[in-house]
Amino acid sequence: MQNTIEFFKYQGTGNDFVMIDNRDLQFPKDRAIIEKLCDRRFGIGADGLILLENDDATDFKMVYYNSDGNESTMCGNGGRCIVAFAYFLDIFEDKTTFIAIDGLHEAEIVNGTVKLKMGDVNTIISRDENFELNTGSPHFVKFVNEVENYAVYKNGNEIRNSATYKDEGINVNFVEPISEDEIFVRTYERGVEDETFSCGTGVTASALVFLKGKNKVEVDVKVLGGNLKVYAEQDGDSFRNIWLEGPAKQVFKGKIDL
Ligand SMILES: N[C@@H](CCC[C@H](N)C(=O)O)C(=O)O
Repeated sequence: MQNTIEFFKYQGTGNDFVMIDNRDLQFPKDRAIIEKLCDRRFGIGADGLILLENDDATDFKMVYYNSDGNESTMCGNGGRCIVAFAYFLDIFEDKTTFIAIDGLHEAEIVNGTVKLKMGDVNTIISRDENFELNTGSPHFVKFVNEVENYAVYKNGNEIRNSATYKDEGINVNFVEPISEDEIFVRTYERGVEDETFSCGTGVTASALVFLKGKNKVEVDVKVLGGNLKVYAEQDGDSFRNIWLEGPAKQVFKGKIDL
């Protein structure tokens, strides 16, 4: 029997997601189906797929899959998009809390932009002149010159598939400070296995490395798909009260046969 589902498409600074209201738990969590829905030629096309489900203790639960069809760790832009989706579904009015794979998140919608509280970060590992940290997903951060012209796919793919990271995978961020208050970040994403237009946990990781040791609590972040802002308080290598802010929009909705 053919199974037709309703879906919504969201994007947050060009990081795009198929969004499904799965409060009735009817969506088949099958790797091949999810990969096909995310395929840009044979499906809807997206960097990932997100299910909104019920949760006993918070407003909703976020379940995130990369475009390769595998369930993955936290997605910052996806988190901002599911907040916009929950608002669209009338699940909350101005502030919300939800549960994701990395724990509890708070969020609010301010003048149309979504502010998402990320988990605390207590460790930044230095690897030669590069950095590794987990902002809900694992990230490698490398500062480069002329990031606009940088070979992100080639170098990101090489680092992600190096012996250290091959099995678990890692997201690779190339970062250039463009002023005292702004960085430009380009990211090669694990599970998409390509550069995306924006990666929220990657932007957060890059911002924390940039802010480390500076007497600053916020940084503007330029990505290929637009602009984000990260706020954080620091104490040595520990960061808390971390917020990721930026646009999250519904692009279209439709029905598709699985
Ligand atoms: N696009 C994301 C990150 C999604 C998870 C990542 N691909 C992984 O598997 O770690 C974001 O906005 O944070």
